[in-house]
Amino acid sequence: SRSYQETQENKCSLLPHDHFWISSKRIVTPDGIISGSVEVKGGVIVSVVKEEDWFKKQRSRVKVIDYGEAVIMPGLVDVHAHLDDPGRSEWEGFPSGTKAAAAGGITTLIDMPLNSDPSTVSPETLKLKIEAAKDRILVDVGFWGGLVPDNALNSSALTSLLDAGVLGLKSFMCPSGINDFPMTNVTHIKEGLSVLAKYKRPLLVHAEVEMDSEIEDGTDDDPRSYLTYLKTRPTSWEEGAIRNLLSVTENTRIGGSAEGAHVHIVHLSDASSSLDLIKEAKGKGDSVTVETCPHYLAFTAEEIPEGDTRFKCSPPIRDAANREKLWEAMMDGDIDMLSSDHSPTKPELKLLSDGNFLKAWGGISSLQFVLPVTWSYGRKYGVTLEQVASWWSERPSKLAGLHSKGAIAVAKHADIVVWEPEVEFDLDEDHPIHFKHPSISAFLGRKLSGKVVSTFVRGNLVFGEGKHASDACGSLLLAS
Ligand SMILES: NC(=O)N[C@H]1NC(=O)NC1=O
Ligand SMILES: [Zn+2]
Ligand SMILES: [Zn+2]
Repeated sequence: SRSYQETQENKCSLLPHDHFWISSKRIVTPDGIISGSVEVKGGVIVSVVKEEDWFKKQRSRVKVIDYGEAVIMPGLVDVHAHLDDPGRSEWEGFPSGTKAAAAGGITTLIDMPLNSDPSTVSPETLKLKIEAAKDRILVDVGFWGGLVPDNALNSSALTSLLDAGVLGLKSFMCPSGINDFPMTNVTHIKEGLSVLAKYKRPLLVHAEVEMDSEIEDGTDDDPRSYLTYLKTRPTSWEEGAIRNLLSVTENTRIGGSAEGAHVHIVHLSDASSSLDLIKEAKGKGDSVTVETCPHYLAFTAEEIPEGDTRFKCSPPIRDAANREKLWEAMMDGDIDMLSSDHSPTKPELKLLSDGNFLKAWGGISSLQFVLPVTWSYGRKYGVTLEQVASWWSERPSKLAGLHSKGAIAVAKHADIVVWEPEVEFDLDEDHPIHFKHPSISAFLGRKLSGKVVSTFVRGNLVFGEGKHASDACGSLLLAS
């Protein structure tokens, strides 16, 4: 009966309340950091009140959780993660991936269309994604579809994929490493943009292009040396791809033939010429944004140990001077946002005992650590909490068209991370890691600052005090 149901535990949440307040001295809102309280009801933020305006009578009526000095911030929106499900769930999978996300303060994750099997390139393959994710996700999950040669020049194929609910498209300008996800050229991209314009959805691009004329293929060099790998993917690969890509983005300007479409360059590593080209295009009014990832902000080529393929990714991690320039670009606002590019595999394919950088799987495992990594490595540059919220929540939600997310503000989903920036921890064997293969993460062994206390997804406390909610009640985010 009704009263019985009301007293039943909500297994989607560690908290048995639908209506409650959370308080702290540091709430990151679009209008600055306030001391006060956030009221959550029915999964939505219904009020945000400064301490001085918060009357006692409100306080006594409902459940209040006082987080003290801990920071209340919008949950992170990771627009770039590979959960490899269905088909390669031994690499990651929706259950472990979203558990790691929740433990890391990520409340929304947009899954990449490749590394699962099959790739998400049609309504049928999107349906397989939806079935694999349903009832198995702890946080909200949306999907990018793939722009590949097969569908790029076939507008009804693209239209049906977009109609099926992908939040936008992703393409590669170089081989992706996945057979059923071939690369696109600028003609494909131009066609894709003209279709995306009607939907006002973005195209995300892996911008590297193979330049076989000048590079060494590394075969004469030691494959266990990181510098050998670095030489195989020089900055000219990024610069060349970005130059080609930006030759078709003028159509995205206001009044252009692809107005409404948007190009987002994923995981920028080269902070020199490639970034200059992006700044120039933005200056001309092209609808373009760019992300980089925590691993490019945390690591340098110089420090990567011989044979340590945990650090292999593409584009590669470059030298310390480049990392410095990436941070400057973050602080100046020239790089718009961050994403994880969590791209795990099964440990065998990292070839850790061989240490062959040329043959190992390229991809970094970081999903659970992106918030403390951003904070820990950014402190010396003076990163603020507001910047972290902008890079990880506000701008990524906007990119993905998720207008109910990305801020602690009235009417937004109650997607919230509560964390303690000052609390340090060692990412050692004793630290609980929830993604599937902790051993391949290059972040292991680091000391980090910034501990996630609680994560709320639409008002459900999905992670708190080291525990996860027992049921996986995240929502699928399909565009309509
Ligand atoms: N296929 C795939 O995930 N590739 C990713 N890995 C990586 O390091 N960069 C990528 O684009
Ligand atoms: Zn990529
Ligand atoms: Zn990726």
